[in-house]
Amino acid sequence: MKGHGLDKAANYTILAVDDAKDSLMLLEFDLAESGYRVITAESGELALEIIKETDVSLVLLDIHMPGISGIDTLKRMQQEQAMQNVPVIMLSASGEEDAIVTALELGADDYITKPYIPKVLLARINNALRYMEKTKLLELLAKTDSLTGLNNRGAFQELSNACINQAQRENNVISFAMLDIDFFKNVNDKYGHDVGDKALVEFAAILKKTFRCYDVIGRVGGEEFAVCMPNTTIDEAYLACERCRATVESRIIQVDKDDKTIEFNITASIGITSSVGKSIHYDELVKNADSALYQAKRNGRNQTMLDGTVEPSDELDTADVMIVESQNMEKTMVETNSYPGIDYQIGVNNVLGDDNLFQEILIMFYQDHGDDGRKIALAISNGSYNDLKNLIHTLKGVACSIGAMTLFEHCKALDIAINESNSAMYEGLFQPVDVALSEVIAGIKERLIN
Ligand SMILES: Nc1nc2c(ncn2[C@@H]2O[C@H](COP(=O)(O)OP(=O)(O)OP(=O)(O)O)[C@@H](O)[C@H]2O)c(=O)[nH]1
Repeated sequence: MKGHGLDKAANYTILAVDDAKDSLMLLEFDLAESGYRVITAESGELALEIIKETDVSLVLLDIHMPGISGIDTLKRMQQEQAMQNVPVIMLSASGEEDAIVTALELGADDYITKPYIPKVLLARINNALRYMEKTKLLELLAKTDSLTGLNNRGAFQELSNACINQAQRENNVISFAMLDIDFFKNVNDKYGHDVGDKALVEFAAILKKTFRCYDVIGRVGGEEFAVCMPNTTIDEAYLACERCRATVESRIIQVDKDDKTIEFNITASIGITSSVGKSIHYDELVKNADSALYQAKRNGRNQTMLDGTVEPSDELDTADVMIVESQNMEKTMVETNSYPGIDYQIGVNNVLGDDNLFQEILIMFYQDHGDDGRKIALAISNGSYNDLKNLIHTLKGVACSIGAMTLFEHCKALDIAINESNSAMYEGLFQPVDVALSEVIAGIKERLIN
């Protein structure tokens, strides 16, 4: 088996299905002699039970059997989650050409005519297993962030969605955290991108150690990570995140470069949200955790903040817990101080409730960013990647700090596309940014400038 990309034969379990006992014994003998673990079944019905209970690596399936035929067994196997990626090789007596074609069209991987030649049978089994290993590896690579080994953005969303659905079905609590390394650009600028990469790897390792094995961890952006924590209350999530943050802060990262050892440390800001027993979507959890994260950044970084829509229990030392004021809190101030596209409460909370200061900031926003729509459009049409990146990144940060959350979300989507160099998306993602920005600018103009 060596040199063929396959593990030891003993690591593979082959299920041989044939109603003829003598054929089955012969198969069992030939396969076991080559080192495979073998399970036999004398009917399709039995085979279908076995695959539900046992990890099978490959199935050898006779076409012509009384009871459920090989073809029907194949169809039913393909509906089983456990059979995804498990190759099925049909065993057929000569003269069953139509059945062979049907089986291949239905997704069987290969067929072998009986009486078979043992050497050929083994070669085809090895081929099918090798192909399966490659497929599994490719699937893993497609879901993994190559730098850190964590789930990439797509896989993280997929796994989180499964947790969210289960939490809803079982009426369980689920918590969700967004984590972002502080001033990471400085690390790259000061020590180089390769050193920055090492810091990302170290950060990912801390995440893997801090959170439980059934928490879902992902790298969802350049220096942005997320953790989905099933069956975890907001208190527990807060404590886990704080543990993680403290570990990050105290870890001295050492990197050997150009004959010397560079030593530095990083910090991270974290936003957490939670949901229990209600219908909630992945996007909503991300949005809530993200706005808590941006508040943590605004508040000075290197801290964990809770989203204002959740409440910690009395047992948690709330003196130490920073909570973003609820976005759902009393709206009286919003009514008297409403600015289109701006959640006044969020914005004013960012300046500790100082209305006058907040209005001054809105005027500055109007002056500094009123023309951003035109500048961004120009940067897109000119392909000025750096200008575009800077404009959107800054606008995203400022939008969050003044409570322009819709504008913030649209900027974030475009920011992600820019970081992924997904230029085909720029135009489409810019449109909602432009609309949201125009609304905010027009509102400020109407209330404070005219
Ligand atoms: N080394 C390295 N850097 C990356 C990677 N992905 C993104 N970055 C860098 O991460 C930095 C993110 O910087 P910003 O988004 O400006 O944020 P920041 O400097 O962390 O500041 P705050 O988030 O506001 O605290 C940029 O310099 C990116 O180039 C990566 O895979 N490797």
